[in-house]
Amino acid sequence: MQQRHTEQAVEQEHVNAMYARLDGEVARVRADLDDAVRRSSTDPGEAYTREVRVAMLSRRARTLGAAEHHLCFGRIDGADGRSLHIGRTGLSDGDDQLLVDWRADAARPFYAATAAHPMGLHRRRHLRLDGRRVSQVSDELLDGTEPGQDDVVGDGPLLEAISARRTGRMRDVVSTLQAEQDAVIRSAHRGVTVVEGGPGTGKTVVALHRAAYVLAGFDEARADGVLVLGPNSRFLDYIAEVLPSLGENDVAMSTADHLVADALGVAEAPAVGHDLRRAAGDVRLADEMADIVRQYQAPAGTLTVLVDGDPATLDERALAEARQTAGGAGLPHNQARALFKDLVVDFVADEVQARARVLLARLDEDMEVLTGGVNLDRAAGKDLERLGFAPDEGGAFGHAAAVAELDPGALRAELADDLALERAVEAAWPRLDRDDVVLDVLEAHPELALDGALGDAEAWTAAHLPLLDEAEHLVNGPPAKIYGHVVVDEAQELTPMQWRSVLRRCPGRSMTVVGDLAQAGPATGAASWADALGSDLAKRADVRTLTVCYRTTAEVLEVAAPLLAEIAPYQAPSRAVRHGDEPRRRPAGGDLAAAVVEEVATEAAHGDLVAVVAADDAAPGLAEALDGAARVVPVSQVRGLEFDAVVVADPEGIRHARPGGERDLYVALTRPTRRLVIVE
Ligand SMILES: Nc1ncnc2c1ncn2[C@@H]1O[C@H](COP(=O)(O)OP(=O)(O)OP(=O)(O)O)[C@@H](O)[C@H]1O
Repeated sequence: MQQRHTEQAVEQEHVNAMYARLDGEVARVRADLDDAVRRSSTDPGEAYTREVRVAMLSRRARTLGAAEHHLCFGRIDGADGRSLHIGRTGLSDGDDQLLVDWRADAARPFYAATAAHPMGLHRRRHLRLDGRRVSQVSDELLDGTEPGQDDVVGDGPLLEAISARRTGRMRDVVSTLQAEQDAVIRSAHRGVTVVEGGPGTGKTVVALHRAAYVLAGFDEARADGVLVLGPNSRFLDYIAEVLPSLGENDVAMSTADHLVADALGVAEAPAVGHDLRRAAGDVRLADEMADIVRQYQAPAGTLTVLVDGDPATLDERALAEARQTAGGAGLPHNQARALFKDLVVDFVADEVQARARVLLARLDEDMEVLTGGVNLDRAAGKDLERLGFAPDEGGAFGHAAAVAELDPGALRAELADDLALERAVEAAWPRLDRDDVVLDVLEAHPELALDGALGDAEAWTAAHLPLLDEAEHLVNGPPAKIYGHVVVDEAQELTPMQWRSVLRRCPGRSMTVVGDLAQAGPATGAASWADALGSDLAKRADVRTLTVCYRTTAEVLEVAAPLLAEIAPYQAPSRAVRHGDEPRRRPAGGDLAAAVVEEVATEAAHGDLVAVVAADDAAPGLAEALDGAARVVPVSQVRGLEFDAVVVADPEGIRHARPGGERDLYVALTRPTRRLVIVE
């Protein structure tokens, strides 16, 4: 005990020095920020520099603000006697490194060292702070040495963290990240990293800490920003505090639906059933849509423009050539149309000039006949030269000079504004609206239309968003807002068409994709990452598997194991690090609601965060019966969430409510951190 207190006092001194430095840093950054904000300039260069400086200082101020809470959480002591403190931000005092940012390379052994691979460490120490006070110190010795006088052997900060009561909001776990998680978080891989693993293995934890790591370490992520995608708003609420607590406030968070709806300005796209989602998520639609758009691009035939009453016609070959040039330039439809129109204008202008040449030659001949063989050009050569016309190679002015008077630039400009020409171009290569393209798709696929959706852009549903996005890309080009790194959580939930929307916004393909195919809902049914991401990307992806379950107890995992064997026989069950109460099963006895109310009352008496998980259509009735005594989560919304105690209402009902119901049930059973009750 005495030893513990001495160590605590030693650490308190270190921590005091860190906070003093932090306070100093906060004051300095604030002053610099005030100063930068005050310094306005009319010079655009200076104004830009100021803006960059303000953004940089604001970011630093936020990082420092977030670091206040639990500033330092660890220390590593090397076998060589040197030690480093690890925390939420780096702090130094002159040459003295008071604190190392958890993301720095030097901090890696804190997470990765094990007794088998101590990475040169003698000791790993965890510190717990209560405000600015060191309230606990616990040590692990890694080099096999016997605990010495200065060692306080740890009492398992990880176990403590994962056994703690849940609040309904996820917290960062930067102080207890485990080696297999840390390896993914700090991976230098710049392409797609896929992280798979069973329920509760920390995929979300890894995804969010990776976002923070990438922001600090990857230039492209800092420049273009990081986007985190989750399956629904409930989930985004649940994880909302993690990145800010790591000092990262600038990460965009969205769902795949909102991402597209916001980008396209589609106000409210109502949710729909999985059937429509799945049908509209079929990747073959992408090719069909490209074909639909191509059919609007100068189909075979000829194109005639009336110029001053005379037709100028692009014959089949000329039209095919224009179509190929415009369509082959890799431009979106509406931009390619502009190129197509330029080509038509060129063609017609050449035609007009050729006609003028013929006309003038004929005029010359007529004049020679009329003037008895006198060539007027030659006769008036001196005058013409004085007027600025140059003679041609033969010394004559002839029609070249006259045709030159038809200024080609002006002629083209005139043709470009010509209504008849515009009409002919519009008929051959009409300007397209993304809605038009989707309406064409729906015409070919009546199963994709909702009642009243056809012809009514107001009636687009969430399922149609990826189609609208695809159409927008085909007709107007790539999205304006892209990201340097995209993190996709519950990635098994995205349909192939949704993946296309996501990839479009991450042209650098720097992504962290986390999910569990065994938990896939009925809208996607992806059986492999190649199904989801496309085989090219999946082939190049760095796939990691997390194996340890930090959420549920071994007893709960055991209840879910037969379902896992049924759904994903190829997947090894995760290993739980904790034991707990045996899950309870009880019959509903004819009144499901009454039985659930009773079980919730029993569970709530433990002071736990309790949730009831039920089939979607049973949830509202149960919520009414419970009258606020516990939250009721429809099973389609429960992916990624967790609660201390979970009452699963009517597992058979969940199993049969929708296709793939056994996966829903598997998700429901793996939500509790402590206790599971099944009301059958
Ligand atoms: N290293 C860790 N230290 C402390 N807690 C952890 C750690 N790893 C995971 N946890 C906790 O375990 C729980 C499950 O983690 P998480 O939600 O990331 O799992 P998941 O794999 O995403 O689960 P699911 O597949 O169900 O979405 C969370 O409460 C998380 O905080």
